[in-house]
Amino acid sequence: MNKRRIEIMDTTLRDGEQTSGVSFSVSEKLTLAKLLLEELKVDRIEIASARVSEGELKAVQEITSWAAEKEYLDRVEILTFVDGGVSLEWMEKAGARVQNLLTKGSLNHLTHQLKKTPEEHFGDISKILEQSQKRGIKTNVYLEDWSNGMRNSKEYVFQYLDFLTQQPVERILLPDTLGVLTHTETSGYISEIVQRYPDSHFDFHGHNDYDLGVSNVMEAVKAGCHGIHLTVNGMGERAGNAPMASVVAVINDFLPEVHISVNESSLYKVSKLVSAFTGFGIPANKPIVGDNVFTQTAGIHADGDSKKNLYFNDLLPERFGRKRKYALGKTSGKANIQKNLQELGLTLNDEELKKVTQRIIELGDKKERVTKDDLPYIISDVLNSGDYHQKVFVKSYVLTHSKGLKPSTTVAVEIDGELHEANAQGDGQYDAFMNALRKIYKVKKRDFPKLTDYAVRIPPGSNSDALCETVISWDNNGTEFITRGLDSDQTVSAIKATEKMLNII
Ligand SMILES: CC(C)C(=O)C(=O)O
Repeated sequence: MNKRRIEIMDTTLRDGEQTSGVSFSVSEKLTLAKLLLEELKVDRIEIASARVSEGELKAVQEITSWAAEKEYLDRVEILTFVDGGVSLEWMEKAGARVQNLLTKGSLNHLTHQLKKTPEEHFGDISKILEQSQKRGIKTNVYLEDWSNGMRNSKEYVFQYLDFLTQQPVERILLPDTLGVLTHTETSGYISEIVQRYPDSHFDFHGHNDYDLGVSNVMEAVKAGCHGIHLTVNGMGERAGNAPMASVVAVINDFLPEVHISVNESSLYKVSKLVSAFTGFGIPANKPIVGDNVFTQTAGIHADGDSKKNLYFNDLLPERFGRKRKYALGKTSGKANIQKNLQELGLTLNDEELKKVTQRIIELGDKKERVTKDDLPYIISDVLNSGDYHQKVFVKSYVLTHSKGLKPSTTVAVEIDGELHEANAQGDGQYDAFMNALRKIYKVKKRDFPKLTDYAVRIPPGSNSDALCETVISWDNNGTEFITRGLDSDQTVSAIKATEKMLNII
């Protein structure tokens, strides 16, 4: 089949940065620009608004000088304004070559915000387009509030499009600025426009205020638009933009006539990195990239998966560089436990499995979270069988914290029966503890995993307000795992989680 190609424009670095409380540093913007274009393989990126700040100028300069070397400059876009050419000067200073010019797509915005007539607005735009051409800057044009324009001032929108489609413009960008469209409206408006102007290129830019971002993008694509705007993790103003990962999966699975260049297997990695840079957490149930979305919790699902993959759908985790997991908790049952035991290479007889299941149910009732890596401890505790031999013990430690001096630690650790001691300083008590451990592992020439995430919480409703849970994510030469520690002291709970890690590697 000859597939229709749709351009993907990622605007995480511009509209995504308009998420309240989010700001990327220069080096974060450069890292993400490289990842988006070269690894995720989106077609274009919108990286900044003109005139925002000195920091923004620096970020754009770094990205454009890298993009120039790679011959990607035509794929790097800047939001500019109808401001008599000030944005254009900024763009030139920043080394950028493609502007996305923000103009008015509804009579309401034009009349009440710019207080201009359509003719005056078109006149201002013509002047900008003329200047852009002289400076060698390519132009795409946004029709801000276009969706409300189509609802309430269609005549204006078509008057504007009649003018714009005759101008030196590469693409016309149609935003549902306030995220108000339904999928039927999106479909109707886009098909009307692409039929009326068959020689022009139209992008759809969807927002998610009614949680319809993904379905509206899908309808826009079906109706014939040529490009779509997305952000990683659906970041953006208010409820955000249409999220990259979900839209890519929807297009690949439900629109076989469409081709996009995005590399599915990088979606999760990029999502994690954006979350780390922004501190904007990914909801655990967010499709494709959320922590829980490939985890089966109900025992009946794990049982069905073992029989004939009965609970699989086309969203196989491996497509996105992820793995299916089987949760352990009060609803998980024996089948889930068996799946986790298999992964750990452990076997239990029926009686043992029953006892371990019972303990996991009890822990679930107390709202305690149990992970695969907790299983050996639970087994050893419940069965007291000696099957599980703890090989590393944190025997003793001194943690100091004093005003004006760096925190320091002395640690004694027993590894395979041998006692090792080290001391170290750090930025905090736990950091000092980890530095001391690293010294021991270096002397022993043993691998020491990288800590990739550290989260502390008070387990809710556990009747243990004094308890603190630390959940640490580790990466051991590409193998990722999580350990937990529970204690009334936060540092001690982290040390307990770390001792578990030492027994897993
Ligand atoms: C700034 C504009 C282009 C925008 O993001 C929107 O209208 O949604």
